[in-house]
Amino acid sequence: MKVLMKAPAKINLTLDVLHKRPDGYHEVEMIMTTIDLADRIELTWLDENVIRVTSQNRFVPDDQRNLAYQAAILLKDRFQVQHGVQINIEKTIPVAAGLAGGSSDAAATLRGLNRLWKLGLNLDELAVLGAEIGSDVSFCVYGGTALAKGRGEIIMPLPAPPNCWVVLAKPLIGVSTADVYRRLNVEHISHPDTNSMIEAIRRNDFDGVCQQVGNVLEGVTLKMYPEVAQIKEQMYRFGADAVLMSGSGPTVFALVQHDSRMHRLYNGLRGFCDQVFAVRMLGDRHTLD
Ligand SMILES: C[C@@](CO)(OP(=O)(O)O)[C@H](O)COP(=O)(O)OP(=O)(O)OC[C@H]1O[C@@H](n2ccc(N)nc2=O)[C@H](O)[C@@H]1O
Ligand SMILES: Nc1ncnc2c1ncn2[C@@H]1O[C@H](COP(=O)(O)OP(=O)(O)O)[C@@H](O)[C@H]1O
Repeated sequence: MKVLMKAPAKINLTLDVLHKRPDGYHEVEMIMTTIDLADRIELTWLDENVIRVTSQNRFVPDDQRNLAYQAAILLKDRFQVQHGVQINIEKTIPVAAGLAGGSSDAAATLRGLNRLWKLGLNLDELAVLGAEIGSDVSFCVYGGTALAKGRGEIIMPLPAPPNCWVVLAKPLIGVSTADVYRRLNVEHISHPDTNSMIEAIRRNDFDGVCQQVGNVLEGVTLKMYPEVAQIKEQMYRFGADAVLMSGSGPTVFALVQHDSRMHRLYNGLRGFCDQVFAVRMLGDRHTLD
């Protein structure tokens, strides 16, 4: 028996940090949306009581460090599942890029094993379990567009953002999320206006969305990797309507409405950037699976 799942990447349209918490995490407010750039997860039933992970991508761990493995072992232990699974990850989302690839693989594994192992859990229950794996996993369980609070695990659904292209460019570096949060000075933050972004999304106002994008982690990563700032400049030069780093980076995305501009950006960036994609947002949460 096999289950095939799509594990889409996310971008952060806003990312605000309110304060550092006693548990070491940061209290965040962020608006996230899934995009049509996805890994494929194939889950194959094994009678043997074992979890196996395979992937052709050399940056993806094939043991208990893999977030998809962690999702499987969590369900197996919690619900005393006596059989196993082979998890194959066909990786498209760049690794350690600020696009939540690993978190989305874990979320797709939770949703897929719920079916394969017939556990009968609903999405809310899977999202609560997901938070035990990582801060972004709960959002990825639902997909779509949402405001995330707490350390990222409190999810409030939002409607689809205005239709546009998302052009993504990732330089040839990987960024440690923990490192970026550690270097953030919470006393000196210029906060994005999360409520205005929510209003713009609700009005389906593309210009409003473009005006309100903001990410407080951007300054930290830009200081560590000046090439990220160069990509931002190039994107503006090629006619982007808005440009922002996603998550802790280093991926930068541009929002653009017109097809011709999208082609200009895509072709222009491919010349000097490791990985470039032009995709659509997936919209609201009803688009998953
Ligand atoms: C920055 C964001 C924005 O969406 O995404 P990415 O850049 O990773 O995609 C997230 O907050 C990342 O979420 P995720 O990657 O799941 O984080 P976790 O595995 O839970 O935590 C990794 C480390 O980041 C720090 N961390 C994470 C979340 C948070 N709210 N505060 C933190 O300080 C902690 O040091 C933690 O040990
Ligand atoms: N399924 C997975 N896919 C990618 N990376 C994974 C996965 N499982 C664990 N990892 C580890 O998680 C780290 C962060 O990866 P990823 O989720 O791609 O980035 P980000 O947190 O920036 O969105 C990587 O360094 C990688 O070693």
